[in-house]
Amino acid sequence: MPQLDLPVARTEGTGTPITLSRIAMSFGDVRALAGVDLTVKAGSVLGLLGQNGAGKTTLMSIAAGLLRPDEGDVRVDPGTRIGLMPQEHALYPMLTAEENLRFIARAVGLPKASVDAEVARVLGAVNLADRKDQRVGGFSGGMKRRIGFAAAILGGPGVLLLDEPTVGVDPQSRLLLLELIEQEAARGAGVVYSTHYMEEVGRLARDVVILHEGRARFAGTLESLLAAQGTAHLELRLTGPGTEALRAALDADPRVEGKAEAATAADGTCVLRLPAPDRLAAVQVVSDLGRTFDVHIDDLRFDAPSLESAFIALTGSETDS
Ligand SMILES: Nc1ncnc2c1ncn2[C@@H]1O[C@H](COP(=O)(O)OP(=O)(O)OP(=O)(O)O)[C@@H](O)[C@H]1O
Repeated sequence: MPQLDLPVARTEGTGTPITLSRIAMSFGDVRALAGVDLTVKAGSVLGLLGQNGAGKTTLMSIAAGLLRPDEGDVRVDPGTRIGLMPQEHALYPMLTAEENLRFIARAVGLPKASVDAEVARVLGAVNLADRKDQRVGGFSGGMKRRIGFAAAILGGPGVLLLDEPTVGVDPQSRLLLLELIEQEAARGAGVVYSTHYMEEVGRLARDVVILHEGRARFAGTLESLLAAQGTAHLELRLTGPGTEALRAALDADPRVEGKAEAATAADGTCVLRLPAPDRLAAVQVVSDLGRTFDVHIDDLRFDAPSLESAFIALTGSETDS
C-alpha cells in the first residue's frame, strides 16, 4: 500500500475528535432530536441504533456539518477531517468510479499531488480497481456502496460517519466493508456506525447509543448494555422420573447461582431454566448431576441477553409509526 503524505490521518487532540452536546433539531412540527449527546472516541466504533425515524440520519448530518442544529454544541478537534457515507448514494452516475473519487478527493481538499495515489488506494481497498473506468450508473447496489465507502475514507479522515453502509449488499461485500471499518478504527479513526443490523454492531462497536423518538435511551459501552439485561440462562428439556430430584439438587448445588425455575412445556415435558453466567460451568453441573438421577435431557439451549433484546426492551416492541 503506498505511503501518503495526507493532511490529517488521526486526531491529535483529546482522543474525542468530535463531541455533540444537547443537540435539538426540528423540521416544522417534527422534533427529530430533543437534546442528544454524542461523544466520538478516536480508534473505536460507536454503534448508533434506533427505529426508523429515531433521528440517526439527522444526528449524522449535524455531526458532518451538513445541518445546523436548533440548539446544542458541536465541537470538532481542530484539523479533524470528517468522512461521511450518507444513506443515499452521493455519486455522479455518468462519471466513472475513478472520476467520482477524483472529484470528491479534490472537493474534500486532498493535496493535488496525493490524489492519484489516494484514489488508487481506496479503489483497491474496496476491490474495485478493475472497474475504475466504468460508469457508476451501471454499478450494482453493492458496488455503489463500496464506492461510497471508498469516497468516505479518502485521505484517512479522523472521523468516519457511516449511515447504514451495508444496506442491500451481498455477504461478501458486507464482510469486506466490516473488515475495512475495523481497519479504519485500528488506524485511529473515530467511527459512528448507524445500522439496523444488530450483529454488525455486536461485532464492531465498543460504545452504543440507542435513539428513540429523538432522545438517547441508552449511551454507554456495549458490555454494560448487555450486562444490564441480566444473566444468561441454560434451558433444559427433561423427561424421566428423576426430573424433580434433579431440580432440587441443582437448587442445592453451590455452583448454581440462584434458583432453577421449572415449567411444563406444551408436550408435557419439564423445562428447567437455570442461571448460567458461565456456560461451561453450567453444563458441567448439569452433566455431573444428570448422571445421578433418572432423567433424560431431550434438548438444551442457552438464552443469553442480546443486543436485539436490549434494543427492544429500551425502545418497545411496537413498529415505528
Ligand atoms: N428534511 C426533513 N424534513 C422533514 N422532516 C424530516 C427531515 N429529515 C428528517 N425528518 C424527520 O425527522 C425524524 C428523524 O428522521 P431521521 O431520518 O433522522 O431518522 P433515522 O433514525 O435516520 O431513520 P431511518 O432509520 O429510517 O433512516 C423523522 O420523523 C423524519 O421524518
